[in-house]
Amino acid sequence: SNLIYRRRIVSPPDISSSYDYVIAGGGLAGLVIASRLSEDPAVTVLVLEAGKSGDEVAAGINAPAGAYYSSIVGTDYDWKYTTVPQPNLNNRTIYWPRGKILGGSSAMNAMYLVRPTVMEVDAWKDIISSGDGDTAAQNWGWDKVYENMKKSENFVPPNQELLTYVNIDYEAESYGSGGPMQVSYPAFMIGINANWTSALDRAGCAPNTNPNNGTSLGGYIAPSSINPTNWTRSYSRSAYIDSLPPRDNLHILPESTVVRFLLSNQPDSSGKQIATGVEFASNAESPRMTVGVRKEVILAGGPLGSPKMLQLSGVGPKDVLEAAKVNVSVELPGVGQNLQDHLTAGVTWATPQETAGNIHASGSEFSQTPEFLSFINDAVAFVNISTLFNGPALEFQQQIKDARDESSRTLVASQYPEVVEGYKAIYDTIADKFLPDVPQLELLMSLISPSQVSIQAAMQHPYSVGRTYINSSDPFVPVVIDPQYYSHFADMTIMRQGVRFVRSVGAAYGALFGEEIAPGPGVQTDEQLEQWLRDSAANTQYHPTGSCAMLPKEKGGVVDADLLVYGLANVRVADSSVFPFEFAAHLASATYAVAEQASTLIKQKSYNVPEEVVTGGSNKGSDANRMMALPGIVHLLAFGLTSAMVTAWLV
Ligand SMILES: Cc1cc2nc3c(=O)[nH]c(=O)nc-3n(C[C@H](O)[C@H](O)[C@H](O)COP(=O)(O)OP(=O)(O)OC[C@H]3O[C@@H](n4cnc5c(N)ncnc54)[C@H](O)[C@@H]3O)c2cc1C
Repeated sequence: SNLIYRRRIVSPPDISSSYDYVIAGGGLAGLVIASRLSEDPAVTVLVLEAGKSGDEVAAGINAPAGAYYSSIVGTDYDWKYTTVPQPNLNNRTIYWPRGKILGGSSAMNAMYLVRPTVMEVDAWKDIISSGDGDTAAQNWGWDKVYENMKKSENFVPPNQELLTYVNIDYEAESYGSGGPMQVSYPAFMIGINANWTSALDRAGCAPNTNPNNGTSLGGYIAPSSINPTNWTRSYSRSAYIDSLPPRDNLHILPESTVVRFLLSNQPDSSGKQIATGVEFASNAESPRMTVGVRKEVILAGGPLGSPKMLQLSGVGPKDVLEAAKVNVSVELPGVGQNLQDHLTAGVTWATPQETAGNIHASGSEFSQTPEFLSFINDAVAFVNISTLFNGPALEFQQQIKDARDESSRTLVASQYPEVVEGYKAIYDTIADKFLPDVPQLELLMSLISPSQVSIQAAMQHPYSVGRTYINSSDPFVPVVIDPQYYSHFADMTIMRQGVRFVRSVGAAYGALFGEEIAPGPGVQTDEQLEQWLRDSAANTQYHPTGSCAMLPKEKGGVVDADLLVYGLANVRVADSSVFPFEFAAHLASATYAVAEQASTLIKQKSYNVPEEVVTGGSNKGSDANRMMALPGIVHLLAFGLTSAMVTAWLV
């Protein structure tokens, strides 16, 4: 049987008038933090999530093929964002799916579980560190981030059958054990996967036999966030919330969009503003409600949601706030700036081999089994610059360095001096440290279409940086997203070389691959490849970050090394928006680490809002302080799964 037995506890109809912690956004990071903070029964935690709970589609999300054949991309559980037209993509707008559901984008992602490298994470520590004695910065160096990534995991090695079919290299010590998120491999792979590392090797990219330990260079079969006891997606909700018995001190409220946090009239003794409550609403028409905050507000709305909530609260770049008619409470130019993303494009071949797409399309009995449906495109490779350029590319590196000052003047959309300084600091990091030594490109093979195989080339360290901002004070108006793709020449050059390398991997596959379908043999010169990328091929790899960057304030930072927003006493951002720069990795693993570390920091030391200023906490009698009693329409849910979830699945 593949039944999941779910025990749902419905809590009292009204939420409390105030909580110790209010978490804005119940996505990947938000639910991790909710779970960790509520381990202490003495603290109260409220999660406000804009999306629906997802119970209605839990079967789809949890279906083994949730990554592809029953994805929630494009459904009501997707924010369905689009960028503004991108001039360097022939004015195309790019679709940005994001999870609008408990679990956030971890409920819709492709489940690859890959880590950044030691050098990248240590550079993160270095860019926020004020010097040797800066202990807060140490939490963002490799050792600590690695520890936190592992803390979130329970690794289960691939089964023997799979191992003999496909060559999978791994070292179990490079993963965590006993953590909430299940990390493993699907039950089923395709023969073409078995030739992946050898084809790459022939093309000049050696296998990586111990991936995810801080050295991602090379080809390998990546693990996934999959639960091998039942072949379901392991995401922040199933891992961190459903696995718990219900907790009285944890309230999770779906269909509740955070509008803004409320600030006290008086700053505290250190001159910082204090968040005293959070305003939210079910939808654009419904009344606004407020809830008091006794300790802290934790923003976990992701790289679009968190800067939006800050800006709507009056914390952000002055020009943006004024244009949107939001009163400026704290001028913080970096909020929403520094937006970076990975761009990707795929070469497609016909193949005489059976792909997962053929099996799925056949409708056969096997195609319906959890084992088949657990198939995930796990073949990846991380490639460095010398593989892409047949040498160290010193000339290319020099061109990039020479373009730094001009790029900082012409490519940074918002010319606040701090934001420009941050751009330069990141630019130097990726041009000097990352270009020679850190992978520049990710390859991903896809086998989900019938009789076709495609390999993506995804650029990992963009010099093109954009921004996201509100253009209305209405929280239900979508944010503006402008990643400024390909505004810097280096991004295009790296992708163009990446496509060429992908072709050499295709050639190394030999007869297993048939003729090239896209872009097709007619597209060969630099100009032809670039036009193809611009006009149709380049697309997001779904890894936006940087919009609430952890950087020094004078470099356009939004949060400090404790994840506290500059100028605010008790508001943190803890999600994938805080990475100062992109990693050569998908972002989920590192985001779990941010959320785990945030939880530790908050448990160690958090702010106490003076009783008299908590919204609704004291009876001052004013309307602003009156807590709205919530009508019965709101679901207040705590989730729990019995151990039957595990035992009901027999594989
Ligand atoms: C299609 C897709 C495929 C991906 N594939 C992979 C992959 O294979 N491997 C990998 O590692 N990473 C992948 N990623 C990236 C990864 O899933 C995200 O980086 C990660 O989920 C980010 O976590 P987060 O907590 O920052 O944001 P999210 O998980 O997106 O959570 C943010 C939450 O906040 C909520 N929210 C936003 N605004 C508000 C508001 N005002 N009020 C209340 N709630 C709000 C949202 O609804 C959402 O639930 C993928 C992403 C996408 C979209």
